[in-house]
Amino acid sequence: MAKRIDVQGLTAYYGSHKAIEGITLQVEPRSVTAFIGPSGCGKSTFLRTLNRMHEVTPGGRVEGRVLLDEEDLYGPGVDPVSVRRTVGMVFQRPNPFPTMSIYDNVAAGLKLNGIKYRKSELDDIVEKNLRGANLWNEVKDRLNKPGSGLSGGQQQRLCIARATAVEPEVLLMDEPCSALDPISTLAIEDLIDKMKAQFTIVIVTHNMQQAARVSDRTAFFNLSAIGEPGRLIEVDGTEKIFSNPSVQATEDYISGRFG
Ligand SMILES: Nc1ncnc2c1ncn2[C@@H]1O[C@H](COP(=O)(O)OP(=O)(O)OP(=O)(O)O)[C@@H](O)[C@H]1O
Repeated sequence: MAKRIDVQGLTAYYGSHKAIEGITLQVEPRSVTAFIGPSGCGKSTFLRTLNRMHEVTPGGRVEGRVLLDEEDLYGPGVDPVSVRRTVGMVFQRPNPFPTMSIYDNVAAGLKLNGIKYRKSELDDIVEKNLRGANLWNEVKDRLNKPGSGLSGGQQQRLCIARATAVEPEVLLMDEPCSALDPISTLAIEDLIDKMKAQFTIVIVTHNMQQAARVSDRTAFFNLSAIGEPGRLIEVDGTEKIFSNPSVQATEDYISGRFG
């Protein structure tokens, strides 16, 4: 079940450095939202606050609230590990477990859950998620070969299958195509379009065309000067942001005048 994200007044720090400030933003279930903005404005930091990955960095802390439907992810007693299972993440560089087989990569998260699956159940889950990641036909005859033997684009789709296998409600993607060639990039974009029927998706991208192609809504972040915290400047329907944004800085950024 995809869930709604409701961020209220979020500020994030690295030690004493305030990286982002006062972000309030909603993301509807079963939609794709793109985060765009110049380097250093805090897109990745903000993304990582949405599944409590930010606090893994020494000195990383937040103020404010992130509600998933009604539940505050930073509420007392909430287990960050279970948050990360509910809100999955795909990183910039494909990072399959290198010594594990393709099959075991997809099943890895399920094994960590501590539930005992029958072999036939695991087989079904692995197949379903590899199909869901548009990878099944390419790997079905070599499921026991290492994941590291796949191309970069295939490895990224394997990581997506691994992330979806634990049935998250939200999928966060941090520049998932930046290490990929154009054909693999299109394959991932097609996949994002298909997956939004099932998940709430947030994607950080430096590629304006990609944001325009894959997202329903786009959020533009900016910072007033180096060292100042990043802020959300505006969020709106992607067509509106790219054709008629409300704020001049958004217009300047998308038309390539800075960043
Ligand atoms: N591990 C860290 N420790 C200290 N400061 C950090 C760390 N990671 C990021 N920052 C700082 O936080 C701010 C936001 O960085 P972040 O990587 O979130 O920006 P970004 O918009 O994703 O940038 P890019 O587009 O270049 O990936 C920057 O000032 C950055 O230097």
